[in-house]
Amino acid sequence: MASPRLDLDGNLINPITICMIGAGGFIGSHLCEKLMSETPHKVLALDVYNDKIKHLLEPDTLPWAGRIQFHRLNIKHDSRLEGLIKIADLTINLAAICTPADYNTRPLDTIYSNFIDALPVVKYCSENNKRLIHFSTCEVYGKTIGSFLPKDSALRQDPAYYVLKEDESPCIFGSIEKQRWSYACAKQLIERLIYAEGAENGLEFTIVRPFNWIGPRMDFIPGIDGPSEGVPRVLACFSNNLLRGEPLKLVDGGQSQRTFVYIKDAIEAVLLMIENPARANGQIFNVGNPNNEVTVRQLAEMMTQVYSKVSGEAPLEKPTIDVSSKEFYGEGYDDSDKRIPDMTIINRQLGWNPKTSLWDLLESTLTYQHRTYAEAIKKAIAKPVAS
Ligand SMILES: NC(=O)c1ccc[n+]([C@@H]2O[C@H](COP(=O)([O-])OP(=O)(O)OC[C@H]3O[C@@H](n4cnc5c(N)ncnc54)[C@H](O)[C@@H]3O)[C@@H](O)[C@H]2O)c1
Ligand SMILES: O=C(O)[C@H]1O[C@H](OP(=O)(O)OP(=O)(O)OC[C@H]2O[C@@H](n3ccc(=O)[nH]c3=O)[C@H](O)[C@@H]2O)[C@H](O)[C@@H](O)[C@@H]1O
Repeated sequence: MASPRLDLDGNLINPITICMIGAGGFIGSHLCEKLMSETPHKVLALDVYNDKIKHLLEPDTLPWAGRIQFHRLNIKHDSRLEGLIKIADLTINLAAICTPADYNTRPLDTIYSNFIDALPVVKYCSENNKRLIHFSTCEVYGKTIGSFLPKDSALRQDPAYYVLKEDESPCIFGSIEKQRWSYACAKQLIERLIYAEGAENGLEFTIVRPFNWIGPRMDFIPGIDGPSEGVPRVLACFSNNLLRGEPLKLVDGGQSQRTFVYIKDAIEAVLLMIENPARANGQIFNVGNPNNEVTVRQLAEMMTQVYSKVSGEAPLEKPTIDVSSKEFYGEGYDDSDKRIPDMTIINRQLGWNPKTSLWDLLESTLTYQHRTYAEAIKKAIAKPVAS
């Protein structure tokens, strides 16, 4: 018999039912996998799509058969939502438009998706005394204070000017015509609303701020399992370029900095939040890997090297090209300059730390990309264009 699951304080963990909204996406698919393979919890998986969790749903013979149930629904307009929240112990909301190419080109959809559509979820949780884990973003911090200092200022090297702290850092966005910030602003307002529901009505909540979680099943490869003209997040953009043997496009020179965390490390943190409510309720958590910082240019260089290793193909002589943000994303794009998560709160409350280096996470992710897409891309390239 498997040994009983204990929480961080040594208490027995009872099986619960989780209503997971957006379960069919990148993070949802990994969270469902983890919950099915390592815990006794039940999942009501809500999404418009289920392609990324099909492997968990189809065969009745799987050991977790009966513990995961898919409900195809759009939370914008589906009266089943409240009933599903009511029968669950915990709701996790992952549903969102969260690709930067949409923020300045579809700002209304972005604001509706990240704020308006999340409102009923918060309301139903609050009214029915249900716990909520809501997915926000590190983008709520916006730009660093340091980015406003003169380029040669020594203060730019001082962590006080760039490390992002949940309970101290301000949220610094660009002007309104920089529609890039429509996403961050909508996420910030829903965070404030959830926080206020906690303060005024006693809602038990946890807010997660992911810092560039990456890994297999992230987004789509344009023209293969997503629209040809679609622009996914950087991991899928660069994977697509590598698979097609094209140079990687560096937006505005690729000078922005990011910290990338492996999805499997990050999911460990979410599981700790699920199973340790007393330590997670009322908290906002940065979840990222401060040790994996690179500029986007360095990311492109590393991905080129790793891809060459896993595919056995020699890298291009000129592996990157520069492109302006206006050309790549259109009018209204702007960027976060640097994103280093402060880890004090998640360390103190949950004792969580990321483990996987950037090289290792890229190696396993690009091995997956190559195995999943290389043949399909070859076929697509070989197909004569219809005249
Ligand atoms: N991946 C990251 O590193 C990252 C970083 C910061 C924030 N986040 C946040 O985490 C959450 C999940 O991100 P992801 O990377 O898994 O994105 P994703 O796009 O892969 O997943 C989102 C899922 O939500 C579903 N969805 C959207 N609107 C819906 C609706 N109206 N009704 C039902 N389902 C709907 C989509 O179909 C999709 O499957 C989002 O809230 C995102 O803003 C992710
Ligand atoms: O992942 C996160 O933590 C958050 O940040 C992401 O935003 P961002 O990191 O800007 O999005 P990416 O598409 O991953 O781009 C990263 C950087 O690469 C650049 N980029 C992207 C694609 C490309 O082909 N070339 C390129 O240089 C972008 O301009 C940006 O500077 C998205 O907003 C969300 O998924 C999420 O909330």
